[in-house]
Amino acid sequence: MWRRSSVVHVVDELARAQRRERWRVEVEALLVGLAWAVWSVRLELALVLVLAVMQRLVGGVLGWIAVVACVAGVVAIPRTRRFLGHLLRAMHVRRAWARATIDAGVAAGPFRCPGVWSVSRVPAGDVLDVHVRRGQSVADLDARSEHLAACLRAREVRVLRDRRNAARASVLVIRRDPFEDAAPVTWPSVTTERLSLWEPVPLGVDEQGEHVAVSLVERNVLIGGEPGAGKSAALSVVIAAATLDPETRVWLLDGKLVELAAWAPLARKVAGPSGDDALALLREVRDVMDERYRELLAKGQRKVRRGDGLPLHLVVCDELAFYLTVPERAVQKEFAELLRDLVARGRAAGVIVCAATQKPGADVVPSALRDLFGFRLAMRCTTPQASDTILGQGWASAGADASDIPGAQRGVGYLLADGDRPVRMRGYYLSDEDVSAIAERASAARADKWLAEGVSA
Ligand SMILES: Nc1ncnc2c1ncn2[C@@H]1O[C@H](COP(=O)(O)OP(=O)(O)OP(=O)(O)O)[C@@H](O)[C@H]1O
Repeated sequence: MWRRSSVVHVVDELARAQRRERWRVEVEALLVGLAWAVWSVRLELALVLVLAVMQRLVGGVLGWIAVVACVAGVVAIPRTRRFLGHLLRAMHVRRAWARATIDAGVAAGPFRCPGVWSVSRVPAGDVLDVHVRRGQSVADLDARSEHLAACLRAREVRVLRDRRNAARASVLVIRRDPFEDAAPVTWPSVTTERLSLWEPVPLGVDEQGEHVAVSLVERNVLIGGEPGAGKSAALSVVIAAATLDPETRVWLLDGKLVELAAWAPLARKVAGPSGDDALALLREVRDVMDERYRELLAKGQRKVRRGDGLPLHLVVCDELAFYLTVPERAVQKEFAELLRDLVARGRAAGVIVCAATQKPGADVVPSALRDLFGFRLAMRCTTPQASDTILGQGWASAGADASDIPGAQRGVGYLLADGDRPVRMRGYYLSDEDVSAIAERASAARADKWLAEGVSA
């Protein structure tokens, strides 16, 4: 039988042990916090230390003069000022990131935050090269991106996993919309004499200020968006690249008659707002494609290759909806079949289809047809469903929603290339004068080529 005094003694001992443990945990947390605070200002401390050592070495008033001269020198020289400014800003972003990952529940505490290996400034905000720690995943980061954005006081945080390393991600902290009130960006090849459609075609700039270029060979492009979103302007850039390649044959279907009129003299054939003309054009391209397959068979090739003398064919359709909603059902049906055939079979034969629609609905672009387009550009749409009709089911809810694009931002859209995450970009713009100048140069290049072939024949 235990006496009362011994029970009280055991209880006191237990309470003391608990207090000691609590103390230990609190002191440990305090020390870790202090170490972390010092570590997070290591650059600033190092700079102060260097200046302090300099003052001590030189000594006295002269030492202080040396410190002031050193600081003034760094500030006065633009290169060093920029360099130091970048380092200090990067440290500030790192600190904010570390705090945000703890507060958002991604990291369990200091020294457990996903590491930031580099910080670069881009027009939209900052890009962080992040490496997650053991036990963490990039998917966790992505799942907490809303919380991270709130902690960082940013508009949005986008996490893009490195394809080759599951522990690494590129994190875009969006602080401003780089396309807001931005002037049109001229196509970089506007003054180029000649291009090759085998090379990637620059389409626009993304939020990080990087050029977005697409390699059109063996790809098809689908563009959707509400009227005035910038579809014809985007098509113009693609046509400009094709016409500047004298080897490429261009076929135009212009449901609005005037949109592509400037390019008409360079086209192999043009169909205006007439279902029958459109069918005749598509039938001709299909015959070219079938003939091309026979040529490839004879050569023992499975697809066209650069340098084998087989020209590429670019078929551009501005306003799919026009041809797919003509009153004659038979024309609608045949148009849909021919287009589907070209999109499905044309790639290996060097036939590239580039189609735009202002009515991104399942009746115009059924998902079976949409999925055949390697590149899909959703410009401003009226609903998230319309955006998904172009990009694919689920992208709007995953953040790539073209109905979020402000109405004033013409030429902005989400580009989905080869199944990656859609990239928000702004298309290059060609003014009417640019289009006329390019068309003139392209005509001259084609005439030169034609003459050269005539002379050598
Ligand atoms: N990339 C761009 N940069 C700047 N402005 C642009 C851009 N694209 C389009 N715009 C502006 O938006 C206007 C409408 O563009 P565009 O005609 O290409 O739209 P659309 O989607 O083809 O319209 P619709 O379906 O009615 O033909 C252009 O006249 C131009 O002023």
